[in-house]
Formats: sequence, C-alpha cells, structure tokens
Amino acid sequence: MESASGRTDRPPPRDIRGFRHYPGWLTVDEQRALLTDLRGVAAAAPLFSPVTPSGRAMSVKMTSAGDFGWVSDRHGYRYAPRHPAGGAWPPIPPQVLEIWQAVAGTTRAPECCLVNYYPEGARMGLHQDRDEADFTLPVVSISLGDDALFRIGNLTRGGGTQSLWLRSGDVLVMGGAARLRFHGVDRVAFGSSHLLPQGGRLSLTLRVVT
Ligand SMILES: O=C(O)CCC(=O)C(=O)O
Ligand SMILES: [Fe+2]
Repeated sequence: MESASGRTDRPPPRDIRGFRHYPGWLTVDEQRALLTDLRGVAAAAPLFSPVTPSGRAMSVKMTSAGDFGWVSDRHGYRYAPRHPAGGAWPPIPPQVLEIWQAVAGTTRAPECCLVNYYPEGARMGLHQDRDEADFTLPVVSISLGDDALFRIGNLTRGGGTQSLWLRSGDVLVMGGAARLRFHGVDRVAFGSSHLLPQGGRLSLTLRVVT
C-alpha cells in the first residue's frame, strides 16, 4: 500500500521482545525535512534540561510538541499543557503525525511528541513509560542523528535484557504486551551520523496522554 508521502518501499518490522523495529523507515530527505520541522519546534519551545524529582539534572535535553509536553522537576514527572517557561507547546509536525498513523494501529491521535536531544555522553536509564492514562495505546519513537544503543528489559525491574542499535530514520513501536517493558539508552555513538551539524541524537516519542 502506498503511504501518504508516496514511498512504497517502507521496510517491514523486526520483532524484539514485542517491540516493533522498523530500520530505515525514513529516507535521508525525509530525515532532513523532519529536522527542519524540529528546528521550528525548538524555536517555539526551547530545549531545557529536566531535573529529576530527586534533584539530579538529566543528561538529555527535552522539549515537546502537541497538547501536552512531558516535564520533570522537584515536584515529579508529569504531562503539562505548557512549557516550563510558560508558553504553549507548538503543534506536532504533520510529517510526524503521518508516521504515527502508519505504524501505531489506532485512530487516536498522539497528544504529545516528546523531543529528546542527546549531546555527547548523554544517556537515559532503564525506565517504563507510565505517565499516560491508557497503556493499550503504544509509544512510537523516531530516531535522528547519531546511533544509539537501546536496551530492552522486562515488565518488572531486573532480569535479562536485549540491546539493539537505533539509527537515524528508524522507527520503534513500543506497544501491545510489551508496552510497559523497561527500556533505555545506554550510549550514543557520537559523530556516527552527519545529519545533525552539531552531532548528537534526537529521538521523538509520540504518546496518547489522556
Ligand atoms: O531516546 C529514545 O530512543 C528513548 C526515549 C524514551 O524512552 C523516552 O523518552 O521515554
Ligand atoms: Fe521511554
């Protein structure tokens, strides 16, 4: 079937512990177009360094698009209708919505597109995404820029894990019975991609929040 953007050769997914990995979903031209859209998002809603409830600064910088953005501070983790600086979040770019529609398997639209920027040395510890109201709906991630070593664990903390490299243009669907699996980013191979002039990695994660 032809996708909305006209490309007919989208790759089939690979199953890893119930997560669906689509290597090379986006062409390089599509990645560049997406990056242009994200510059617009970051201009309207600047990247910030979230602080965990325990007071530690996260190594990842974040912002969001959509009706809600994900924020973290001394008061905890939550979805918020406004950027910490007070403004509304910009709309989710149409190209991002198209990707969701192609892979998410739901008629609901995402309400949050969390944008994570991983500068050199940044990582994200193993965690579950459980601030959303309905775990029957997936979280979809899109990777841009440097390669990331992504680790998938279990439905509870501990136990064996499995890792894969997420590369620029890859899409990952975290849904179904795997929706609450622990996952994280152990490291980013800084300089492995030339997509971002300053290096580093961007991940977009799309979520239905309410
Ligand atoms: O950067 C990634 O690929 C994963 C991000 C993630 O797990 C999250 O934002 O909850
Ligand atoms: Fe996550």
